[in-house]
Amino acid sequence: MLQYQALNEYRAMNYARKLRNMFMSNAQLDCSEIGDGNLNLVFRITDKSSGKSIILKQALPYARVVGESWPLTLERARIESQAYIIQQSICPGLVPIIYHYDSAMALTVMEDLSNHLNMRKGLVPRERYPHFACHIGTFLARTLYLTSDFAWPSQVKKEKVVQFSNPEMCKISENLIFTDPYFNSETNQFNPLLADKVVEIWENNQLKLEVAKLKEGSLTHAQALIHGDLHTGSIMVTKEDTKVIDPEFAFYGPIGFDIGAVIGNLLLSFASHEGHTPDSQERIEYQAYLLTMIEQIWTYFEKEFRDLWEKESKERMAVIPGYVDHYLLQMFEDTAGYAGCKMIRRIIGLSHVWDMESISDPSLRAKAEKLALSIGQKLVLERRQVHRINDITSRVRQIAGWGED
Ligand SMILES: Nc1ncnc2c1ncn2[C@@H]1O[C@H](COP(=O)(O)OP(=O)(O)O)[C@@H](O)[C@H]1O
Ligand SMILES: CSC[C@H]1O[C@H](OP(=O)(O)O)[C@H](O)[C@@H]1O
Repeated sequence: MLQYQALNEYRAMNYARKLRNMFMSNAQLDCSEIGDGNLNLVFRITDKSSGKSIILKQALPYARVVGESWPLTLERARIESQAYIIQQSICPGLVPIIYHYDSAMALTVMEDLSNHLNMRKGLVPRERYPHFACHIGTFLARTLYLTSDFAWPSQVKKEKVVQFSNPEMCKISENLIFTDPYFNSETNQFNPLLADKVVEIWENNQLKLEVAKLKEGSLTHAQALIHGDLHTGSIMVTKEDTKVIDPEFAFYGPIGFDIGAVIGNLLLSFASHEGHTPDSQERIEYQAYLLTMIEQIWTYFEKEFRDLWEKESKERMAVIPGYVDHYLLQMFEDTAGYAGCKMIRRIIGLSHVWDMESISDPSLRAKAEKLALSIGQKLVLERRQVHRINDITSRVRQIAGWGED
């Protein structure tokens, strides 16, 4: 078996040439490294003669963005490829096709989605995605329901919990989402114009208590095989199509963690437009569009989840009247809480988002970031008072000064 070796463009091309059933022997291959994430290498290999292309994603034994001083398990490549395969079987068409996984090289070969755009990049110039709410609502409901105790026999589900035990990657999230932003931690990076707001958060024991409870949920509540990092940078889109990528943080965790990631990141986009286009009708229209999208996502999710519960449940107790409503309500509270945590971490902690970073004027950026912090805190603190998706969006409108309560 081949020993692990980090690829460069030349080696990636040679690797691709040797893959069975991928390229013809006379292929004219070209390769470029296109990764823009924090952790891994992503190579695009194209055959100039046929136009065929593939993606090779390889884990490095350290975090790409920091370097060798932050060693990181190669196991994440196994988790990613196995999570992709389950998602593919549950949601065909909503993830890239996986062609090959090489455990020694910590490498996955997959469908090239270069005709798609990373969604986070599309949200900055106010692009609209008419099918996104339906696609992601479906993805969430199907991946989360169909890997839960309701769909798999409990012994099978418990084996999956072991298969997707992902301690090193979970530890990153535990630190970066739920811990470091709430202390004066070395990893934090924030706009100096936010210093007063950040200190207020560090001193807010009520907020920190609620974040501690949400952290405990992510440590212990093994409801479903969650994506684990479902931000808008983990979604590739066209006007017609949606593909979810990058499930290397997958583990058995709370369902609301994934739904909260999607909603929290759309709300980060909402807040960012306060800084991109401070005084314009287009800005308000786009922000309103994002709130409608969030409402539609939950609506699609809930409908599909209830359908699956009714038609696919293997758990006998699922038929007990009131159980599905109870389950969805608890999941909804979690969703609000995790959305809030994900917003706060991207403003105070390590690893910021392009939505905000692309605002070049620091004071305009601070305005947008403060709005994100306010929304995030409200979602964490008031998650038990929100029962319907409009309870979230109306709070956002009110914080943004749109005159609702
Ligand atoms: N299947 C794919 N097709 C085309 N581009 C991809 C594909 N997978 C990843 N990419 C590109 O590489 C970038 C980083 O990929 P990602 O899986 O998020 O890496 P990381 O794990 O380092 O965050 C994505 O933002 C996207 O631009
Ligand atoms: C140094 S890890 C920080 C951050 O990076 C991951 O994101 P991505 O893989 O999409 O680049 C994840 O969100 C981690 O929390």
